[in-house]
Formats: sequence, C-alpha cells, structure tokens
Amino acid sequence: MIQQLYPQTNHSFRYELNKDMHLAAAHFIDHQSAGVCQEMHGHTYFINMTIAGNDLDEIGFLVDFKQLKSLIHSRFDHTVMNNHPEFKGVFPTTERIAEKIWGIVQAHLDTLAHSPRCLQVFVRETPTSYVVYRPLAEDFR
Ligand SMILES: Nc1nc2c(c(=O)[nH]1)N=C([C@H](O)[C@H](O)COP(=O)(O)OP(=O)(O)OP(=O)(O)O)CN2
Ligand SMILES: [Zn+2]
Repeated sequence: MIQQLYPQTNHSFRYELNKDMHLAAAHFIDHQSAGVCQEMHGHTYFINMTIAGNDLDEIGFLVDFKQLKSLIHSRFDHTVMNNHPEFKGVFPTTERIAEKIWGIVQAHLDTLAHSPRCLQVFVRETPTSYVVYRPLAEDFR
C-alpha cells in the first residue's frame, strides 16, 4: 500500500531508492487448483521496488522515478496480465508478476553506465496478500 513500510533489504550500497506505484489489472489462473481464481477478476496491485547503487548519473539520479513508473505502469495498467508475452506459458500469480517486474526493471538498469541494481520487488495483490521477490546474485548480468 502506498506509504506503508516495506520489508528491508540488507545491502551496503551507498544509495537506495524506493518507488511505489499502483495499477489496475485483470488476471485469471488457468489451473484447476486455483479455485475461484480460475475466473477472470481484477486487482489494484500495489508495487514497491528497491533500487541500489554506489554511483549516480550526471543529473544526480540513481534512476529516474518517472522512468521506473513508465516501465511498469504504462505496460500493465488497465490490461489483462495473461495477455502479455511475459506470461506466455506461466500463470500471472503474484510471485510471477513480482519476478517479471524485476526482469523488466533490471533490463533497463543494465543499460545505465553506473550499474544500479534492483534488489527487491514487493507486489500486494489484495489487502491481505503480498509477495516479495529478491533476486539471487547470479540473476544479475
Ligand atoms: N501464492 C499465491 N496464492 C494465490 C495467488 C497468488 O498469486 N499466489 N492468487 C490468488 C488469487 O488470484 C486471489 O486474487 C488472491 O487470493 P486471496 O489473497 O486469497 O484473496 P482474498 O481477498 O479472498 O483474501 P482473504 O484474506 O481471504 O480476504 C489466490 N492464491
Ligand atoms: Zn487474483
């Protein structure tokens, strides 16, 4: 939830940035074990991402907050998660959504010369359910 406190990541980078955003999206989990979630339904996803690094760009940004929002919000807001290529062959569970968001964000960070890293993606799907995705060391380029 925006302005809530999030789980902390342990690291020794000089800078840490957090970006909150929320988006409305629909999904369904097309598996018989998913019960009522097999039917198309909607959520307001609350997302927080944690970026860290030792250096800033020439403006003094670790990464532009607006760019982070644009990467995720403009892609997924008011869409059906199942329709995105990221979810071809995998169900858009909260876990997978967090993992895919990490991949999209880190792919952008990999283009930046000062090498910031996305250390954590938090995705709240309902008022009572959320996932935290933290990459392993080998997940970074
Ligand atoms: N590990 C996961 N379990 C479930 C997921 C998921 O993504 N990962 N998703 C769902 C459903 O999509 C559903 O939208 C969320 O379920 P739930 O939190 O149970 O929703 P409620 O609002 O009914 O929760 P209450 O705490 O009972 O009010 C299911 N499981
Ligand atoms: Zn759902």
